[in-house]
Amino acid sequence: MSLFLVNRYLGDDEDGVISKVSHSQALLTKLQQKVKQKQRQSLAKQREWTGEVETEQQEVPSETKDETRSSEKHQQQQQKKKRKSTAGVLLDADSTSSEPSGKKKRKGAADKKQRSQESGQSVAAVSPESCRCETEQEQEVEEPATGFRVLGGFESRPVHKAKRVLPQWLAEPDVIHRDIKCNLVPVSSVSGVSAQLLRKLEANGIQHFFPVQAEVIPAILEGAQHGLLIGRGGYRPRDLCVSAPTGSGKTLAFVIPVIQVLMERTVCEIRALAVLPTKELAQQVFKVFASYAEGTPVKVVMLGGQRSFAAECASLSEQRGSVRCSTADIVVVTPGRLVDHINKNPDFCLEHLRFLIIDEADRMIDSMHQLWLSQVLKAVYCSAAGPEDRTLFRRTEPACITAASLSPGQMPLQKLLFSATLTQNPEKLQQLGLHQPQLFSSVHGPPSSTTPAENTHKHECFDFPQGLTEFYVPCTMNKKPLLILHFILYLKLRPILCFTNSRETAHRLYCLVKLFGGVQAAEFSSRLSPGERKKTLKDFEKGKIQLLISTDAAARGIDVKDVKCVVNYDAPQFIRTYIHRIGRTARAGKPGLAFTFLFRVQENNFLRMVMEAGSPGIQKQLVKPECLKGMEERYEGVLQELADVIKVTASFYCSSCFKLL
Ligand SMILES: Nc1ncnc2c1ncn2[C@@H]1O[C@H](COP(=O)(O)OP(=O)(O)OP(=O)(O)O)[C@@H](O)[C@H]1O
Repeated sequence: MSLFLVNRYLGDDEDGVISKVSHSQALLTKLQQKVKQKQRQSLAKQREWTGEVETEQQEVPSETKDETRSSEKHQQQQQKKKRKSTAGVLLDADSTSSEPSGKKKRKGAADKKQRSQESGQSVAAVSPESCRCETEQEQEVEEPATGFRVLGGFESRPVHKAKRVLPQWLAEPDVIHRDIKCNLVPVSSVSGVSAQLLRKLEANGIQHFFPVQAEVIPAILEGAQHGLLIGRGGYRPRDLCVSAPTGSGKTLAFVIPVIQVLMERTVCEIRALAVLPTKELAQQVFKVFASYAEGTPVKVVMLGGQRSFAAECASLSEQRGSVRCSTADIVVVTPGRLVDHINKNPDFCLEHLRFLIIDEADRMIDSMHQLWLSQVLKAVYCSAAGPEDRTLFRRTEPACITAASLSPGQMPLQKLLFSATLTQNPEKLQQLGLHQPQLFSSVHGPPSSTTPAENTHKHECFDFPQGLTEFYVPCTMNKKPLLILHFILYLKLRPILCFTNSRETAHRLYCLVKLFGGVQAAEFSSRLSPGERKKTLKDFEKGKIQLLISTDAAARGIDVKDVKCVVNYDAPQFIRTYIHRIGRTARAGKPGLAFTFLFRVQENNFLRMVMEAGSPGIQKQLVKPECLKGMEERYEGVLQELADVIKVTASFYCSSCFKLL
């Protein structure tokens, strides 16, 4: 019994009366006639060009002409007949096919070629010239009405959008409560934290852990339950990724458990490496580590380029007799300086590294082109001399877990990632080579997901701080400086952290505000030396500066207490930038205000970007022109002064330019 019915093409005459042999003969004759006819046509054309056309035409026997004409007629009649008889089938074929006519023609040509091959006609017998003619003719000829459905699915079909399917660990994170104030956990109720650290916490005014700390501290401590050398049950602990809002206390979430684990070590070696994208951030994290390590055996060293390379080397190790010993348990470092020490400092040993902390992880992934991570891993596993190396503390790069790979047990390297805007792009995260990662996140997948691992959201969502209220202020170019002055002088919103998109704008705005007077202002950008930046931040924190005009240099991670208001003087282009900028206020569960100045043309795109990222809502804040009237005269005067004050390039700093601030 045949499973499939295969319709074969039997020529245009499908009467069923003609036997197979006679049918193919008839077909062959017909095709031969066609070829001859085309040869003649092309010859005639050639002669036409050379002026011989008339003579040649006379040479063509009338019999052949008649034959050709009658064969053409016959063909046309057959096609008409066919079309009528198979109208039903054709109707069906046409209705299902949405191909453009060009495609149809090509398909017809392909059918024809196939037919000629089937009939045994030698293609080589046809001259290239006639081939060309045939192709041209074929393109014009309509598809023969065969009623055959061409298999192969060449019809254009609507392409369905691919759904984003996240790996299980990303789609189903361990949930961190969003609301800090309602989910405080007493520090004493988190097991594993020593009495010494608890006292330190309380001395620093911390009686309760924030939700992210209450979740992550026990998870890190659990991974080191059996000491530094081996994970739970002999397995490597899972790498942890933490995605929690700005100001939610992520720093303490890794500082406390890492110090707790290292307090129990006997030999001082570099066991924890905290990598941060900027010097300022590294300095900030170093301070927190140092304050909690004080009074414990744990030693913390900062490598940020503030000191000379030699001084940094000296802080990492010391000579005791004939041996050089490490004087650092925890190293806080920027990627550039880290690579310098790996390559140029022979005493910088990472063979005992237990924790690799990557803060601002999404930004650090972007800096992966610097290859700092691969250099760290190389330095960590450099002691393994190969498979024959059977030393007790041999470290081998992790691969598949087998009985052999677990014996002998070896000190695991655990990666801890932290960010307020952690990417959910598995491709990016893959660059980090995470081991059975576990995600702690306050951002949950939408309930519409059909399967647990399926997340149909087009855009990445982030969590915004609870106490934050967002506003946008419609404005025009030349009213922007007046608006910021209005905010600080009349609305008394102080201190303000104001962000611009370039250091030039930051500098010009700073000069203008300074000339206007009445406000303690400062700028913060790469125009300043690291020392000047450090001092500026300190002054801002102490309240000596009411308006800090900054580039995105201060957008990430910087923790300045009691910043009441953030102003995006220039609207940020990317949602991540926006989230980090506005996250400089409303920290640690406190309230805060964020204003974004928007031109008319920016409004739609910006508001869409913010809402798609999961903002709870952004309100419109109008400032009436009358409110700015009182400052306008002085402002015009200041613009004139400004051109004289800044003597750089006249074109750059001309007063008209300041109108475009
Ligand atoms: N348990 C706590 N109780 C009171 N204050 C806390 C607690 N934990 C952290 N803080 C304070 O909250 C502020 C923000 O903490 P931290 O800088 O760690 O936030 P973050 O989540 O790292 O923010 P970002 O994503 O912006 O870097 C800090 O000033 C810190 O001292």
